[in-house]
Amino acid sequence: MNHAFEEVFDIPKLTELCERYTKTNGVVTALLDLEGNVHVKTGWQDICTRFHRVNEVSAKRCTESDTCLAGQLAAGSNYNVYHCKNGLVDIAVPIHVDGEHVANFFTGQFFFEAPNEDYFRKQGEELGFELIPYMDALSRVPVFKEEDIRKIVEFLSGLAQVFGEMAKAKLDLMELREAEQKQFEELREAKEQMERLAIEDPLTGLKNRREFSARLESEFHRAGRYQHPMSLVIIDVDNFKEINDTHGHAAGDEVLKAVSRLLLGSVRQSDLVARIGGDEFCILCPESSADDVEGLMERVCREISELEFCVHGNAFRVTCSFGLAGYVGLCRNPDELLVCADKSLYEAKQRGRNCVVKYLCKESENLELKVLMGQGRG
Ligand SMILES: Nc1nc2c(ncn2[C@@H]2O[C@H](COP(=O)(O)OP(=O)(O)OP(=O)(O)O)[C@@H](O)[C@H]2O)c(=O)[nH]1
Repeated sequence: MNHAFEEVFDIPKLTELCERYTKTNGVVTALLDLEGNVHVKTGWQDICTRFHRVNEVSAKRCTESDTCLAGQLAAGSNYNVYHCKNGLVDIAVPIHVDGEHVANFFTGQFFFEAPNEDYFRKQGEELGFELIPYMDALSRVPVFKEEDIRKIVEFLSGLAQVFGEMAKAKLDLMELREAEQKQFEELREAKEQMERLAIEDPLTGLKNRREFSARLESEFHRAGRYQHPMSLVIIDVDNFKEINDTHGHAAGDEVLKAVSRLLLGSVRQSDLVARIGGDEFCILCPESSADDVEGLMERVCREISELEFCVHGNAFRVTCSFGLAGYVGLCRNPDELLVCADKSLYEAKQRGRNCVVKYLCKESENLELKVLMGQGRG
């Protein structure tokens, strides 16, 4: 069994059932797993609980008897009648769950005929028991006729079968629930992945163009409504085609991931970094004017140029061009702001790449471009 014994067997319910059985005929019961742990125990005789199972020597014999009794069941017997090493009779029947022998159901602690008192007196002396209470406990041990025991065994075998079937039903239910839970988890994970894929770029883990457009739209309107500043940066890897062609597509991917990490690690949590095209990224900075972010972008531009890549022993570096546009309320819609940032980016490329160009939307007709970091050739 792959489950804990108590999970599969309803111990409180079985105990209640066995207690009722013991009350009707005085027959004791015990349910033991194959490691010898007692899970149900009803009506046990004092001679066992107060004497034999307490004294070290006789307790050892009890364990040996339990093991021997169980051992024969493990070998395939339907039941086993055993004269225990402390002089009483025990009976055990196996419990199978789905064909697997998992436990034993015991009764016993009785005699088939009146006990030999001299034998028990001598045993009591040897073990150091107080003789009067020991012999008194012996006198309470029931004596059953073999014919009665046969009926008891039949009943117990039936009961053991019912226990096994109950456990199997519980096991099936648990397995069904586990399968359901697993399916539920898989569905939840698939749904989360779908939701992630809908808004994330799978290569870099950055937000994708769709998510970026939605956020730009809402931030644009918020900035307009409250007259707050907002900036947009478009970043494009310089000569990326050449990187792919020279070092391979996988190396190109590594460049994109490294640039993504650097961008993400450089901005505020409230900013949005997205991959909006093959080698094109966007950063949306709410509550920040272009003046606020230009210094940061210059630093990022430099840090990207300082990254070192190595493919098959060939080291190389990359640079990016940055087009920055600050929204001060003159753009009429998010697309106009994007166009402004794009124009800055174009200018950055024109000026030889690896630089940041800021676009100021002073008047929509009166454009002002400022080259912030001109390492380029233009
Ligand atoms: N490795 C890799 N390459 C990509 C991916 N998506 C697009 N590309 C490549 O990115 C390259 C982009 O190159 P271009 O748009 O021509 O521009 P560029 O070479 O960067 O030149 P400039 O922008 O002018 O500096 C193309 O060769 C695309 O095939 C991707 O996910 N992984």
